[in-house]
Amino acid sequence: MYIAGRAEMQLLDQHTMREIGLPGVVLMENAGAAVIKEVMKDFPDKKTKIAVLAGSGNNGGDGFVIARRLYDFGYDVMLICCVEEEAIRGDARVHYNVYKNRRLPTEEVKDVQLENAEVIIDALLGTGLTGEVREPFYSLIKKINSANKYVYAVDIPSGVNSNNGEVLNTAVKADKTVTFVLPKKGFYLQQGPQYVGEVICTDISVPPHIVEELQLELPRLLDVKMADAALPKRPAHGHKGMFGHVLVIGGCRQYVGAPVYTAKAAFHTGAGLVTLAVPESIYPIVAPQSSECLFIPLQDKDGALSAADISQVVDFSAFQTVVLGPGLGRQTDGTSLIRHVLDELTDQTFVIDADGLYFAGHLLAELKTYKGNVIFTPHPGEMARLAGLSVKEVEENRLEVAKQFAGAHGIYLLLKGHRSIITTPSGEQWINPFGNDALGKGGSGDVLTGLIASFVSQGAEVKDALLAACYHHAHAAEQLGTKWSTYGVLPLDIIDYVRKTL
Ligand SMILES: NC(=O)C1=CN([C@@H]2O[C@H](COP(=O)(O)OP(=O)(O)OC[C@H]3O[C@@H](n4cnc5c(N)ncnc54)[C@H](OP(=O)(O)O)[C@@H]3O)[C@@H](O)[C@H]2O)[C@@H](O)CC1
Ligand SMILES: [K+]
Repeated sequence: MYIAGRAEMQLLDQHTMREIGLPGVVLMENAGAAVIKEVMKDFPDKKTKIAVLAGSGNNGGDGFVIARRLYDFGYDVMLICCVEEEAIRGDARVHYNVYKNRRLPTEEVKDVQLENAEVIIDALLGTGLTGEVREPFYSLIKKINSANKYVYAVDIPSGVNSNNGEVLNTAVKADKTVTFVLPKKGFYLQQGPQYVGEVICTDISVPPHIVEELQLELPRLLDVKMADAALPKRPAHGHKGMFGHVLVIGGCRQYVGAPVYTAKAAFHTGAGLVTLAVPESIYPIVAPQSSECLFIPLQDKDGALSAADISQVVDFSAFQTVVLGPGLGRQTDGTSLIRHVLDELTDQTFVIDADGLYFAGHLLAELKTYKGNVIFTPHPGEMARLAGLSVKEVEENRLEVAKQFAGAHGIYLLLKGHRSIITTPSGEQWINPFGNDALGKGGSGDVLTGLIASFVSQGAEVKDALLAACYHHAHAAEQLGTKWSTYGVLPLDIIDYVRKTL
């Protein structure tokens, strides 16, 4: 499913109204009906007291439809029209008039008593929000949030910017957001995820094919179906040679676990063979932890990899995927190391992670001309360094920064963080809506890199490997977080869950 911002939503709505001829008031009626369908499913008892707060724009228009329809179904409704009558215009005014013509009651803003309601419906501000939330909405949002009731947001929680998830001064904290046509980008960016609650995307008769017709280049939301389709298939007659050989280069005296997590994640999710190339001084520690792997102990300077002998000791033609970076540390001459590896590679997929990314920034031109696929997996700090931006600038423009960087340097980019973003060199993007704080722990990223390498080695296209890896990694965290708690899930638990549920 695509996700859209304000301008794209306007294009879709306008196209439906002007080119197809379906009036805006019909779309609004459908939008209201979609919300009440959800409310009636969740609260079938007609005695439920429901407060609907409506603003002056089309989001408020949806609110008038919702209040009227809920009355007709017999609910105990309180409509609070939060603006002067004269401020309500266009399609919203039509539905306001319909409501008034039915002689249905409204309450004054100054009399708002949300304590009496069991359910609150927020139809104050939608995709038309600009700038900081102004009065009277600011105070109303504070009241909604402190009322401690079940809250539905209509289309988007009021106060959340639909383009980038920014919350400038306040926003409604929704339990459920019933959104129209497409989920909004802001649900998955910046503060947005903290406000939207469960997202239900509904049809209001805007035909979905308009996205293609208007050639809108929208990011997509990663879903289970996509992840299933992306997982490499395994022929029953397959042997280890068919499932690829992953090489993991990394580790140092300080980080002995990271390369092990990557290697185990790759091997335990289907790679035919995994080789670990680590500094020889940590080899005796690493080997017993990962006896399922093959090993190449590499020359070592003070516990960190030395670049000098890698071309002599490693036969790179044996590998389908080369991962460089987990646990590498910064004591090594990483730039020379990457250069030596690049000299040896022909068209293998090259995954650069963790401190590998610290050094890769010096070699972007060389990496761009490399024949095989290159994958970068930065967290926001690493992305900021690579792109020459601050972390704040990256976080405020995650989609744009990722697209620009991946396109400019011809790489596949997985920008990690809460709601990670996958970007191809040609600019296709997916947001992963799954995952939780169980992944906020050292080693999680190393596991994810191992999954990516595993799926590439088993024959998946790079973008599919990224989709499948991100989904399974995040899904495991959600499932284990529910089964145990998000406090105690370890990287090895994630590997174990994924390996049993692929
Ligand atoms: N036909 C369609 O297109 C359909 C659209 N649909 C619905 O319409 C929604 C988009 O509607 P929209 O474009 O009218 O904007 P909306 O979100 O109601 O806000 C505009 C109002 O808010 C005000 N305002 C703005 N910023 C503010 C602030 N910071 N603080 C305070 N006030 C602020 C602004 O005031 P102004 O700036 O003009 O003074 C204006 O009055 C969309 O989310 C969906 O729910 C559905 O019905 C399906 C069909
Ligand atoms: K809203």
